Amino acid sequence: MTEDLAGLRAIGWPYPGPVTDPQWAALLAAHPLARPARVTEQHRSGYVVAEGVEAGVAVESPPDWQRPPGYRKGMVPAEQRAAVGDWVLVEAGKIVALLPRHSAIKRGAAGEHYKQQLIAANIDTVFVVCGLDADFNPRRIERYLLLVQGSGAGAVVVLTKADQAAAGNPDAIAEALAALAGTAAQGAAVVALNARDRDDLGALAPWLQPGRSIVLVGSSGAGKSTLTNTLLGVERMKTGAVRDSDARGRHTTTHRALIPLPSGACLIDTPGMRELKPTGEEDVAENFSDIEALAEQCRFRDCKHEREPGCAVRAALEAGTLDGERYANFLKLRDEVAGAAGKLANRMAQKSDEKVQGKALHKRLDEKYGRH
Ligand SMILES: Nc1nc2c(ncn2[C@@H]2O[C@H](COP(=O)(O)OP(=O)(O)OP(=O)(O)O)[C@@H](O)[C@H]2O)c(=O)[nH]1
Ligand SMILES: [Zn+2]
Repeated sequence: MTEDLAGLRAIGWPYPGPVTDPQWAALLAAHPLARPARVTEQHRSGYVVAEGVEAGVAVESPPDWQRPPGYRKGMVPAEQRAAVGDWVLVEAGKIVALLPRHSAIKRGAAGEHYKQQLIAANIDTVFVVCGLDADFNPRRIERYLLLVQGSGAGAVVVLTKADQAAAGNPDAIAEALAALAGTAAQGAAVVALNARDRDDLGALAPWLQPGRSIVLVGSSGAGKSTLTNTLLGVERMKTGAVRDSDARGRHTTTHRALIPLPSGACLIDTPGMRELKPTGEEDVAENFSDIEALAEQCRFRDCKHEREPGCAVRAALEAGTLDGERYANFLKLRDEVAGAAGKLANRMAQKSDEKVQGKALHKRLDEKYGRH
C-alpha cells in the first residue's frame, strides 16, 4: 500500500504511517487483496470512489446494500451504507467493506415521509462561512452549529469580507464578534478574514493539516468559492465551462467532490450541505448552554421559558443580560428539533421490529419536551 499512500493522503487518508485504528486494521487484514478508496459520489446503483487525486471509478456496492426499500428482511439501513467521504475497501470493482467512520454529518430530509440523510462522512472540521455584509446572520450560524454538533466533526465560524466591513465601519468586526459572543462562549472558534487574501487564511492553518478533511457551508454569496480558490492558490471554481469544452481526456472535471489542498488537507465539496434541516437527534441545550444554565434557576423544572412565572430565562431577557434574538432563535430551533424528533419517533414506532426503541425515544422526548 505504501506506493499508494501519497495518493490516499491527498484525499484525506488519516494515517501518515501504519493504520492505528484497530477496527480499520482488522478489516484491512481481513481483505488482503482489497484497496482502500474514498467515496466521491453515491448513486442508486453504486458508487464512485477515488484512490488519489485522479478521477474516481465506478464500483458496485455489496448486494445487501442494494435491496430496495420495502424489502424489509436483510435491508441495510441507509446509515450503514457508504456516503460521500466514507472510506471503503474495494476488490475487483466491488465494495467489500465500509471502514467505520469517525464523523457523520446528517440532515433531516423534508418530504412526505421523514428521512434522515447522511451528507458527508469523516469530516474533521466544518467551516461555517458567513459574510460580514448585509448577509451577516448570527442566527443562521447558530443553526449550522447545531447541525454540526453531535456529528463528530468540529466547527469553525469563518467571517468573510472583513476587509469590506472594516472599510465601511472601523467597529464592524468588533460588533460582529460581540454579536457572536454567545456562540464563541460555546467553544466554537470564530475567525474574521478577507477570503481573497492568502495571508489572512493563515488563521485557518490549525484545521488544514495533512490528512484532515474539511467542508464549507454557508449561504450563497458567503464566500465559499472565494475561500476555496484562495486555499488552492488558483482560480478553480469558475473554470468549469472551459474544461467542459475540452472533452474527455482531462478528468479534472467541473465538479469534484474531493479537492486536495496545498496544505495537505482535503476539501470535500458536496451539494448536499446546502440546505440543512435538523434531524431530531440534536441537543439544543448543548449549543445554548448559557440559556440552559439560566433554566436551572426557573421555578418549574419543565419550564418552557415562554410565559411561566418565575422564569429565569425571561428575567435575563428583561434585565438585558440575554440577547433577545439569540433567545428567539433558541425557541425556534428547539421547536424544529422537537418536531423532527417527533417524526423520527413516529417513524421508528411504525416499524414493528423497532417498536421498543421508538417507544423509548418517545419517552425520552416526553421527558425533554413535554408531550408532543
Ligand atoms: N472583499 C471581499 N470580497 C469577498 C470576500 N469573500 C467573498 N467575496 C466576494 O463575494 C462574492 C461572493 O463570493 P463567492 O465566493 O462567490 O460566494 P459563494 O459562497 O461561493 O456563493 P455560491 O457559489 O452562490 O454558494 C464574490 O464577488 C467574492 O469576490 C472577502 O473576504 N472580501
Ligand atoms: Zn424558564
